[in-house]
Order: sequence, then structure tokens, then C-alpha cells
Amino acid sequence: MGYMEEYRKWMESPALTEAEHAELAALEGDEKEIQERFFAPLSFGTAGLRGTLGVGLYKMNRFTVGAATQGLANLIKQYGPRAMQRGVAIACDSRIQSDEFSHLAASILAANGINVIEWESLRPVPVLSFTVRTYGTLAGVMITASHNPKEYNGYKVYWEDGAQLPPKEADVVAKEMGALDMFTEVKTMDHQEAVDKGLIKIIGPESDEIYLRQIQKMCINPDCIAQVADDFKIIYTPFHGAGYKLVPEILKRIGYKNVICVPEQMVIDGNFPTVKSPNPENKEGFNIAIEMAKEMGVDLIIGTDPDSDRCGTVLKSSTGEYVTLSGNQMGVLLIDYIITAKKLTNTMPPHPAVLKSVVSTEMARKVANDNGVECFDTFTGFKFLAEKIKQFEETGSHQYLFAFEESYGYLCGDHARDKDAVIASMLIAEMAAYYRTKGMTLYDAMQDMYKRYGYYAEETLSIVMPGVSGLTRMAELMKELRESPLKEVGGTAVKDVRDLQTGIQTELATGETTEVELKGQNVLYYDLSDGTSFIIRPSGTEPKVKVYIMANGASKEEVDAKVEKYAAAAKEIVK
Ligand SMILES: O=P(O)(O)OC[C@H]1O[C@H](O)[C@H](O)[C@@H](O)[C@@H]1O
Repeated sequence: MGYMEEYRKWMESPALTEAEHAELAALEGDEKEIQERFFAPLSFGTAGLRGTLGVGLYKMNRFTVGAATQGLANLIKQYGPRAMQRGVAIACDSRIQSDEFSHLAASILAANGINVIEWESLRPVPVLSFTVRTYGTLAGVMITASHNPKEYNGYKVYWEDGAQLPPKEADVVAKEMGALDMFTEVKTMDHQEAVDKGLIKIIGPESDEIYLRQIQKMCINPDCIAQVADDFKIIYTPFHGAGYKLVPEILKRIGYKNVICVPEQMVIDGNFPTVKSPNPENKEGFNIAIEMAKEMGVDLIIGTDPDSDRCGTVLKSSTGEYVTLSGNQMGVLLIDYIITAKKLTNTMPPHPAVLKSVVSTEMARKVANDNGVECFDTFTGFKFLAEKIKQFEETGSHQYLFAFEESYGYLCGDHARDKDAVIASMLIAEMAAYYRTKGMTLYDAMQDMYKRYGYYAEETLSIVMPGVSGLTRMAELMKELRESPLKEVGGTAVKDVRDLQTGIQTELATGETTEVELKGQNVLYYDLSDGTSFIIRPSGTEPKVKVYIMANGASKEEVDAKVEKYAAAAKEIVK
């Protein structure tokens, strides 16, 4: 069906309310907008269903959420009555319509005879992942668009191991979703009736308590915190989202006495009124916290995104300025800290490993390998890291110590299988105390790591390509790059290129090809002759092409110059 036909079908549907009809009627004559909303259904990407809110097929609304949930219900039913009884845990963040979609998903699953556990109010992603694992539900649903701007919402689905739905099951949901009429073939029932019948069980603080106890057990070095707690000050911001209770709580439980929350950003609000985007990758979001920090002489600022799976930090450097650490820098600091702690306490497992995504810093490999720890790469998306952790567990080949992505996602421990900003906040705060007892800030610790392991610098460029035209442009760009491979970037020769779609690596000088293990995703990975990695891929969560530059060298000046040169080249290549 073309987009115009699809638009008319929606216009004529009696399932729409008056307001929904009016929203669509207002589009009459605006063919571009109609195309944007109806050219295709929303599909499962890096992190499930994600899109802007509004009426339409390519939008997040009660119909698309309903269809996804019916798709999920159909998948669960294929596993029989025991699976339906195990049921689904549903949580949501603070976004616009998140609680509405949570109730809707719960009502649909209940109407399909599937048991539901639903939180009374917003919760972090890791609590959901943990609950799926500990309560033994078959699946989980998180209503969130994570760190995206306020116009977005999304639908992340989890499977029984607490990780995001594996590709095989995601395909079934997508197929089921595509095959049904979202106006007439989604079963539902009254939410209250489902609660009264015991089909939906509402839960609350009791699940937080079990989770928090589990997290606190993973605090490696509480003694360091006790030593600094009297005067070490931390500011925390949840960016109006789900971390607002559990992050300050865990920091207090591990012994911090001065945890100050940013009052304006503790207000739960899906409009995220104090930030441009609730993404801890953007320093702008920390402006209020930094002003408070300057006045109060605060050592460390921690921020978590609306679903509290990403965690960012700003800290006071030795010269008194407030600086950010990138996701890569925090990742390597934590690896080094965890390895050191394991060695000191003689708790290093026999085959330790750390995990990162293929676009995360190579410094992680260096730190791990220099300490006798293996480092493995996966595709972007924590579900791939979780898949690897599961593989290790099943085969017993390795014991994972820590997994991270450059996009501010960190996990350690077996409690959850998605990135966890609550445990990350705890470990970062604990690590900051450890270094404070040595007279160092985390910034000093990072500089010290560069001296020990060599200099590394990374930059991610995001080139936004919105709408249908953006999707076409992204596809063309990747096609062009495959048809006419880059021979040089910024004047430096390309040594080899790995097409991670096909898994073929080509040496440019000889044309020789070899197969690599990682394949099946739209990523082009160039190794430049000076050791820099230059990677291009379309984002799976936002309408963007991302270029990652990962350089290394003998000094800060050298690596910064490389990053600057290749970033300028990237802007010419990706237009
Ligand atoms: O680069 P993208 O495909 O947009 O993904 C960026 C990030 O998005 C979400 O936060 C996912 O949970 C992460 O695993 C992923 O790294």
C-alpha cells in the first residue's frame, strides 16, 4: 500500500478518536508530511521500536504500540501455556505517554491471557532487566526512547535472560506486527478489570529493595568511601527521569554523606524542560549542575538519562575546572579499576574478559591485554554485548568482568543484562573515592592511564539525515562507499577495509581478502596506515550517520591532531 492509501485508511478508520482524526485531517495537502508518517511501519532497530510521537504508521502511538504488543503476545503464545503464565514485566520512563503505553501494553497482554507484572510508576531499565531475571518472567517491555529528545518515545523488548530481544525473536514480533490489522486485530481489555482479575500485578518499592541490595553487594571498596565521605561531595541529576530515586539511594547506601540532587531536574517531566536533550553525552545538560558545583565546591557530577541506562560524569580537575570524561574514557578507567581491585583481592577469575562494541576505544583492549585479560568486540547495541555474556556463561569459556559502549553504557555483574546506570553511578563514585585516597581526581587518573598505556583520542560525528529522504541518503551513501572504496582519509592511506555486512576484509595494497568473524551489520571499518580506526555506520536509534574516529599515538598533541584532521575529512566524506 502506498503512503497516500495508508493515510486514507487511517483517516477512514473508526478506531481513531476525534482528536486523532483532526491531527490527520490537518495534514491534507502536505504530501511530504503524509509521506513521512505513512511511507512504512516503524521497525525494530538497535533498541526495538523508536520514533517520534504522533498519529501515523511511522509514528509512536497507541496503534503502533498496540500492534507491537500483539506481535509480542503472538510470539509468547507460540511457546505455550507455561510461557504465558511466566508472562511479561512492563516498566516505563518519564516520557510523554510512557505510562499510557505501559497500561496499554499491559491490557493487551492480559487480554491475550498472558500474565503481567507492571510497575506503579517509572523505573530504570536495569530494574526491569533484573526483575525479568529474578522473577523469571519470559519477557520484559520498557516504554522509553532512552536518551532521545522529547519528541520521541520507544518500545524496548527484553527476553528471559534480561537482555534485549535477540534478532530471531525480534523478527517474529516484526512479522506478526506486519501481518495484523492494527485497528481490528489487537485484543485488549480494561486495565482495572485485568488488575482486579489478577492478570496484571502492580509492583513497587519491594522490587527496588531487592535490586538495591544486589547492587550494593558489588561495591568493591567501601573502605575508600568511608575515608573520604565526610567531605567528598557529589551532585546527581536524573534529567527528569527514572534514576531519581535509586541512584541517590545507592550512593547513600555505600556510604556517601553529601549527595546533592539538582532540584529542577529531579522533577519528573517528559518535556525535559531544563535541557535541549536528556542525553548525558551532551555537556549542555549539566550546566545547572556545574553552576551548583562551582558554588558548593563539588568534586563529582553524575547524570543519568530518562530510562537510567546511560550515565555521564563531569568532574573537577586538579586545576579546579569542570571537565567531562567521555564514555570511552570512563570505560577504560572502570576496566583498569576493576582489574586492579580483582588482583588486589585475589578474585580474578581464570579466564577474565572485558567486552566492548566495535566502535568503542581500542584503549580498552590495550588495558585489558596488558593485564592478562581478553577483550572482545560486538556490534553496537547492548543486546550484542549481552549475547556474548550469555555465550560465555553457557560455554564457560570466559568470565566477563565488565562490558561497555562508548555511548555511556556500562555493566558489570550478573544481576542485569542491559546497561545499568545505577551500578555505573555507584562504581564511578566508588572509583572517585579510591583515587581521592591517593590524592588524585578521576581526571588525574585518566592522565596517568595515558602515560601507562599510551595516548588515545576518539570522536564521534553524527550527521543528521531526517525523514524519508534521510533514509534514502543514508542507503545511497553506504552504497557509494561500497562501490568506490575510500583509498585515503585526510591524506592518510587506508590499509584495509572491513565490510561488517559481508564480513570481508580487503587489503587495499594487494586486493587480498579475508573473512572476519563479526558480520551482518551495516558498518564500514577502515584501518588507516597510521593506526587510526575510521568507522562509518547508520545509527540504529536515530536518523543519523555516525562516523567514529579512534586514534592512538605517543602524545596528546599527536592524537588530538589526528582526530581533528580525520574529523574534517569525515565531514567531506559524509554529506
Ligand atoms: O548508534 P546507535 O545505533 O544510535 O546506538 C547508540 C546506542 O543506543 C542505545 O542507547 C542502545 O541501547 C545502545 O546499545 C547503543 O549503543
